[in-house]
Amino acid sequence: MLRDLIGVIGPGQSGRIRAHLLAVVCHAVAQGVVFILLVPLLQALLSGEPERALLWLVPLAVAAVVTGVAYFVQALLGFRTAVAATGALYRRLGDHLGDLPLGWFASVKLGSLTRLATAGVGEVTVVFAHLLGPLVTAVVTPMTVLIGMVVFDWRLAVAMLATVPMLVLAYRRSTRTIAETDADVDAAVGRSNDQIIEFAQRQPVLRAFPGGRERAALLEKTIEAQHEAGRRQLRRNSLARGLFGAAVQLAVTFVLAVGAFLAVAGTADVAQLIAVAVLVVRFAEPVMAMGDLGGSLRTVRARLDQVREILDVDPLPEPSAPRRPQGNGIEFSDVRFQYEGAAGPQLDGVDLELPPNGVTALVGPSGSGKTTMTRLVARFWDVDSGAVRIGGVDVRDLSADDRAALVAPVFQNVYLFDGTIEDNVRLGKPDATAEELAWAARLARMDEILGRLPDGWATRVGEGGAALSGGERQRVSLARAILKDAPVMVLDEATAALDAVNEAAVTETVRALAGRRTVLVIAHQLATVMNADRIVVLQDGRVRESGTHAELMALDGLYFQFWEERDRVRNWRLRSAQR
Ligand SMILES: Nc1ncnc2c1ncn2[C@@H]1O[C@H](COP(=O)(O)OP(=O)(O)OP(=O)(O)O)[C@@H](O)[C@H]1O
Repeated sequence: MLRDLIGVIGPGQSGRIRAHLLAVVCHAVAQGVVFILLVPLLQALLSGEPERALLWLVPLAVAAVVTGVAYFVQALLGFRTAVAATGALYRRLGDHLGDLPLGWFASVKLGSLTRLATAGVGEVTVVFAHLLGPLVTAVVTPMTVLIGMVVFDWRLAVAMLATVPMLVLAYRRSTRTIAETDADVDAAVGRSNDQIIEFAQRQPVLRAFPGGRERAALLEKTIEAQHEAGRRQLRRNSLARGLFGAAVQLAVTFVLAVGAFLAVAGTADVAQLIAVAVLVVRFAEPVMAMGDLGGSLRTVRARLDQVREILDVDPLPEPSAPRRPQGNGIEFSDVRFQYEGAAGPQLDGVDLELPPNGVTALVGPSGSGKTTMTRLVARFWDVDSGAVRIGGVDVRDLSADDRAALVAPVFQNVYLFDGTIEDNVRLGKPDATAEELAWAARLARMDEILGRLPDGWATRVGEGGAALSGGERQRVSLARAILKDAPVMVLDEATAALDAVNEAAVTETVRALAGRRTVLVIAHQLATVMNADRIVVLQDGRVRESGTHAELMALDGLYFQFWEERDRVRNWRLRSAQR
């Protein structure tokens, strides 16, 4: 387990951990020696030989001082190791999460990840502060006592040894029960966390629909199930610890009975027997502690496995010799891609070439793979076959920094960080000047928002941008992307929440920006689509048509139908409004 711990925390801490382990073992052996030295001391006292007792007092005092010093050193090293290991594990987990494919985060349960990345790390590294010392003591001290016992009375040592299998069995049984119930509680807490987060975040939906009550009842049920798991844990763990305690008492009774038998039979000295009885009781103390520790240790093991599960997720492989992009054209070359667990491919041989600069609009029915295409440009996932290239270079051959610098995305679900509007826009370019900020704000039609809000740039947006309207959030995220000034812009329904006037203005902005940027835009607004330099029609994960608006209309195909349908709906809306 220690090897696994070092494996998870990283080799940087292995020296510190080994030093701690050495101090712990020294303390446990020294404590065992103190217990052993009690035997000749008590024996001398009980036999009325105070001078001999005094003689034994000296080594006993030395051993006691060594035990005390070793205890202090191991405790100090334990806390230091725990603090260093916690920091190292947080860093390792953080770095790893930063390298994972963006798509991985879509499938992970937020509550469970939060619990693991916060409390979970502490539950692993607590080993050094509170568990390793008592655990090693619980094994090494009784072993030292056992070896010492051979010197005083080998028959009692054999009796002690005979109890070991029973103790091991009882220990295994009890820790298995504790681990099972702890795992149940852990799973129940994870489920509650996930549902509480969902319940808090989705209140508007839950309150608006009758099914919301069912979700609330489900949450209540989950919390009740967590309480029940907690109650079961209390009952079963107490029973398991009781069972192990009884086994230890049985072992002590057995050894004392053997000693009493030997004394009655006249083959053991009574004074020695009393001294040995004290030793046996002390032998039992650390063993008893093992019952409690075993359960905690299994919990650590479970948490360790969960941390390792995350660390085992492969980050997207980074190229050993990254290549620099030559320009900002985008190319999809026979791209096939399927989400994990999906029944069929979402992109099924997409071939598409977008020359540098200009606006390309992706259109197609819902679920045809438009968003998936934009995400592959940002390398959320790697393609199953084929390649996505920017500036002639496969996105897999670009360094992470180059890739990040190349693409400015605005995705459907805009997320703003809890901070001010300025903090959020500055993410696009942290060292932007006031003029650059004002430029981006003007192009994203954000200046109107800033003029309206009393705190302007310093307005706090709330968690996820909850204090702003959908259209305001979209314009802040657009300004962020514009400020980044990247050669490729990917806009996935980035103007869907804007009113007609702002939408038209932003469409104009996008057109202007496309003079020296390649813009890939998914939009349902006719004006945006119509004015694009080229339009690509996607259906069932394949490119069906591509060309300008005029060319595609002349084709009388899918795009024509799409247009007709839109026109019909628009006219219908206009007529409804006139009535
Ligand atoms: N993370 C995911 N895991 C599994 N399947 C997914 C995932 N994301 C999308 N899909 C599926 O992939 C298909 C393509 O989705 P995509 O979002 O690319 O479509 P779209 O054309 O952008 O649709 P829309 O216009 O409705 O946004 C859909 O059938 C969708 O259900």
